[in-house]
Amino acid sequence: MRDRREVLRLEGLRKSYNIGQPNEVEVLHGVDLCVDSADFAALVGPSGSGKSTLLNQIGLLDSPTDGELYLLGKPTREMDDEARTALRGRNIGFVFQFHHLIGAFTALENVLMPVMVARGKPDRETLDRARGLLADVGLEKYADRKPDQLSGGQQQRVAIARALITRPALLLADEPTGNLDTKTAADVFELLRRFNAQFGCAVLVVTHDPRLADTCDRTITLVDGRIDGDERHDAARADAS
Ligand SMILES: Nc1ncnc2c1ncn2[C@@H]1O[C@H](COP(=O)(O)OP(=O)(O)OP(=O)(O)O)[C@@H](O)[C@H]1O
Repeated sequence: MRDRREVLRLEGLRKSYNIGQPNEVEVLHGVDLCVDSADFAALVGPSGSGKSTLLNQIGLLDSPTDGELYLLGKPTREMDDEARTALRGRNIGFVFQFHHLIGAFTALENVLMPVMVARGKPDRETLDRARGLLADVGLEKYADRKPDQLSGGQQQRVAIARALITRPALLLADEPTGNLDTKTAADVFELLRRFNAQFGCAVLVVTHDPRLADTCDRTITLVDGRIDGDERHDAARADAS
């Protein structure tokens, strides 16, 4: 079995939104969760159950009202924006339903974006890594194409390569296949799985598609802002490896 190290731990995580004084609505009601580096997990639940809110917390895009979130063992709740942004940039990759590629940039430049934002001009090693990732997602011949010269599935593969350029410990994907046909969606999931195994990068993916959720090793179910189920179904695969 592969090594497992803790990537993420949530303890009693709560999130409320202020919807105009004095109304405060609590969306996450004390979530406890551990994710480790070998996890390839689906986050499922009915519409409005808090999946995106939870993903925003985990992605350090927003801060909790109460509780604690540890990323790679570091408590994050008291961090200021600068520290939070730096920790996020180094350790978390994002893939969204709509890929948010930059239209004026080529596929290769899009993949390089997170590094350029953090450190400016990429060095040779980073360039090689970006080309390698494009090859990994089957797009080595498309490095110089702009997003509008690529299909939806190809654009999403560029977005996955972009999310991995910083070698994140955690890859978060919010409905990454919501916009794709069944076959392309399955291919995207297969890619996520491959990177999970290849880089030891924990993957947490929100999906409404039960068939895709079934292909994950773990299914975390959120109902009304609480974890309602957390099942591992990777025993067969782990025994086989
Ligand atoms: N900024 C906000 N202010 C107030 N309420 C919010 C805010 N963001 C989300 N909510 C509420 O929090 C609840 C959970 O929303 P969230 O988007 O996290 O659910 P979800 O499970 O991702 O839903 P879906 O599957 O439909 O995308 C909803 O009732 C929503 O109205």
